[in-house]
Amino acid sequence: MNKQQIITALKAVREQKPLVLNITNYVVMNNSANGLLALGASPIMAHSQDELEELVPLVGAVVINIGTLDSHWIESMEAAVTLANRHGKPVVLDPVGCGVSSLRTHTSRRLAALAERLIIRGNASEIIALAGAAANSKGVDAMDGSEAAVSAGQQLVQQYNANVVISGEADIILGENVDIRLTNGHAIMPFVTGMGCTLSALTGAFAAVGEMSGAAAAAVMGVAGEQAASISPGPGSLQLNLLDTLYRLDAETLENHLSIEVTTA
Ligand SMILES: Nc1ncnc2c1ncn2[C@@H]1O[C@H](COP(=O)(O)OP(=O)(O)O)[C@@H](O)[C@H]1O
Ligand SMILES: Cc1ncsc1CCOP(=O)(O)O
Ligand SMILES: [Mg+2]
Repeated sequence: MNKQQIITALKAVREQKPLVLNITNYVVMNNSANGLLALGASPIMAHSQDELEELVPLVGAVVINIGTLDSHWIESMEAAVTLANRHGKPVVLDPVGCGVSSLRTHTSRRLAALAERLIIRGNASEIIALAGAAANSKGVDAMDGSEAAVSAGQQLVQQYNANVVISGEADIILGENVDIRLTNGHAIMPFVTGMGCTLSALTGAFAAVGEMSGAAAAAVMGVAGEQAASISPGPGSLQLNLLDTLYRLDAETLENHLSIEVTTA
């Protein structure tokens, strides 16, 4: 995936406006839905098992975010992934807080094992914990740097036949034959809740148009986040400005600002 392919993928999202089903957490439902709309996609947030059988065939991708798990929701998440598999839909898994409780760790692993077309997007500590190594998380926040999660990420690529996006100061995208490093974004982004969850939701929009590496969403979020940060004195305005910069992001801005390094194996 290079700069031009990322620009083409963004154009495809805006043209196709894919419907993205999100089973996500109470904290970020609004951020994620607005992020998808600003990008040019259509969000639907739903978690009742009673409608998943009708919804999954209609959507381009399913995003599963375990941020505010409980047993009732786990059943819906498993049902959604099973339906996604049946209908050939991609799944994005955001293992929020993986490693912090056994509920989160075991559920993330079960969902990852179940999904057939999978992208895992987590911060470094979540990726390390998902792979079974010792992580330094603080609740849902990472205390590890992205590079420290690379070998865990590579393990997950093999174990779950998935692409893995490790977000943070650098976003590292790992796949079977690809290793991409993106260094956009801004250090103020972690001061707004739901930035990572929004990235996972956007990853669903790109997956729906066939971009299964995870790189395009990270690129768009990184450049839009950087642009938003440059006009935001603090987290409150950043949250709002991000929606505007996502909405206004164009090919020229990506061309001029995206910092991407691709290594193919
Ligand atoms: N120190 C940083 N510098 C630049 N961008 C960052 C930094 N930390 C996070 N980001 C960006 O914020 C977004 C969310 O990533 P992250 O904070 O790792 O996720 P999460 O909210 O799940 O912990 C990503 O686009 C990432 O690139
Ligand atoms: C604070 C919090 N608690 C449970 S889910 C959640 C939101 C996490 O969002 P993100 O990982 O995108 O910052
Ligand atoms: Mg997160």
